[in-house]
Amino acid sequence: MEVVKTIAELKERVQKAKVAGKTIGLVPTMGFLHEGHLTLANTARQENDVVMMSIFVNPTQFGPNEDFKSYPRDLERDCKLAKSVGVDVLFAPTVEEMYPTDGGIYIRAGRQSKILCGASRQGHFDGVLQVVSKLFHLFEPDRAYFGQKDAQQVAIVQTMVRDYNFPLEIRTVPIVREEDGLAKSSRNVYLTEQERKEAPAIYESLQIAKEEFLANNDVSKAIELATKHIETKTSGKIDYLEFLSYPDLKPVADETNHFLLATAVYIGKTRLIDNIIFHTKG
Ligand SMILES: Nc1ncnc2c1ncn2[C@@H]1O[C@H](COP(=O)(O)OP(=O)(O)OP(=O)(O)O)[C@@H](O)[C@H]1O
Ligand SMILES: CC(C)(CO)[C@@H](O)C(=O)[O-]
Ligand code: BAL
Repeated sequence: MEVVKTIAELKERVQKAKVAGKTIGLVPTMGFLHEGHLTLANTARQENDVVMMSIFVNPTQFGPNEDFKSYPRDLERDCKLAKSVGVDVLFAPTVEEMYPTDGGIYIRAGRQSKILCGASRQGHFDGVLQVVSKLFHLFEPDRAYFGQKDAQQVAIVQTMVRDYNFPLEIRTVPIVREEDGLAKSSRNVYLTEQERKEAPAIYESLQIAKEEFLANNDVSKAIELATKHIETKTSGKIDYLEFLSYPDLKPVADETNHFLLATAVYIGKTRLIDNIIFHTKG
């Protein structure tokens, strides 16, 4: 595996792959790799000739009071893990390499970015689209891999790719969980022992809501039961807990048959997200 830190070095690797007629699978990450990321890389490995991963904690998607500075980082460990799953090229740029100037030109995410995580993380998805579009230009991938854990991110990136004709395919991978159901996340390291014990209640609450909804088709009741579960089982604070249509992220209507049930919960100071996506009739 080659580790490159500059755009010039990366472009060389990309050109080499293109000239050889090889397909490129891109796995964008913020590092501190876990099994979720490795599943993305494994899937990319199966579907492409060359697998490239980016590790970049992107400052433009963090709000002023968020955890950009404290976000966990361990490039040495990440390199070993990425190598172990067959990543060919790892791109780990500095902030200055990615954003040498503030050109004053930004991408603005649309309607899908105003709700769920976008409501409490103002400007977050603008920053995500800024870096993702840049990564797409740099890597020229045939396929790019995203986790369904960030379901809203997937929906918004898919909209950008479609509306702005990026010549690549977005591939998604289901949520990888701990044995007790907690979705794997780099931010799980922030949890205290007690908070870690409480955190599986997040996924349990989503399952309760899904079952209630499938049994009685009653969104309010489903949300009520899930909320109660989180409130009794954790000391956490719910940021949102919502049913929407997926991937368009609109309120559930009679004709909706593809659902996103998504939540963000503060367990102590740590904001964790999780979701379930499911189909009904049709
Ligand atoms: N548990 C998981 N299962 C599947 N994909 C995941 C999982 N966790 C993260 N991903 C995906 O990995 C990619 C990189 O995510 P990121 O580096 O932000 O990791 P993370 O663990 O989600 O971190 P965070 O603590 O910011 O939530 C994203 O496409 C994300 O959806
Ligand atoms: C896609 C991404 C790597 C962009 O910084 C990030 O939002 C993430 O890790 O999901
Ligand atoms: N996986 C989403 C990246 C973030 O929380 O900023």
